[in-house]
Amino acid sequence: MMNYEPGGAPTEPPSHPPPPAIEARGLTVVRGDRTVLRGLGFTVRPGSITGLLGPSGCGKTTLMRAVVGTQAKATGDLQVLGHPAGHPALRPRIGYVTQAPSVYTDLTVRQNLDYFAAVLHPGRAHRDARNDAVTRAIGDVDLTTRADALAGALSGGQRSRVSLAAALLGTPELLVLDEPTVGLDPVLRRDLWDLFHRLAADRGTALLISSHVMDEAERCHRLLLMRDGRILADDTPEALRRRTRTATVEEAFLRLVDEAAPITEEASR
Ligand SMILES: Nc1ncnc2c1ncn2[C@@H]1O[C@H](COP(=O)(O)OP(=O)(O)OP(=O)(O)O)[C@@H](O)[C@H]1O
Repeated sequence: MMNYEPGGAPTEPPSHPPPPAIEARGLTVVRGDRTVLRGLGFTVRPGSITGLLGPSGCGKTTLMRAVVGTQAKATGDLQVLGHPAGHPALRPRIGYVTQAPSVYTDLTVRQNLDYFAAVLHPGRAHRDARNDAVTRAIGDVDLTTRADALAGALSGGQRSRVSLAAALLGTPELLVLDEPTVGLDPVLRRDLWDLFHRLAADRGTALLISSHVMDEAERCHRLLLMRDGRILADDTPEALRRRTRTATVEEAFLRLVDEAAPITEEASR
């Protein structure tokens, strides 16, 4: 079958369309004596922003850890950029930013990023490319004027942005961000969401972003609403609001929670 551009010449579909950024089928994770993720199935497309929302403890971080390959006791099928999650080939292709910023407080912003860039692309031959990547990443997160400040002298929100810049260094195809906007003021939150949209649109990056902030959900292309280790809904914000006849994603989420059968402590083991 051929694709037709409106008013243009027919174009052949690419012979090898890119695989989904993430494809989960029956993903189950046990932590301690608890089943924390319960047979999840979902797909994340390249160039899209997927919001992962749900109450504290519902399994968002566990799901992200499974995607980046750091979660033990994950069963089912979890493919990432065409490889099983955790495959060594995925390391340079995924950026992961945890809730706790991982930066060296006794180095400047630029020194931190120089260090991470050297780990990613060691050797003198890559020095110019490394410098360019560091300068670009610092600009991406709007820290150019603080590039020579010690990371220990930055605010919490600025330190989180250094972590994000480190994740952007390798131009990852998949960015997994655990609550990246916590502690940021509204202007910075808006600027970061603009950056996320630019990364998706211009670089084709897939982003999986967890958040507690429901108004951020409206900025995502798709939403995974989670509760008690299950996916309550996997849809666009607009479709969710329409389906639940609500005005906001927050109301849609509360309606879906009310409709869902409660999971007893006994059944959760
Ligand atoms: N190291 C651990 N050992 C056993 N259980 C754990 C461990 N870490 C987390 N859990 C449990 O796994 C469940 C999911 O935790 P997870 O951190 O994935 O939730 P979350 O949705 O990311 O929460 P938050 O929004 O508060 O970060 C919780 O019930 C938690 O108690």
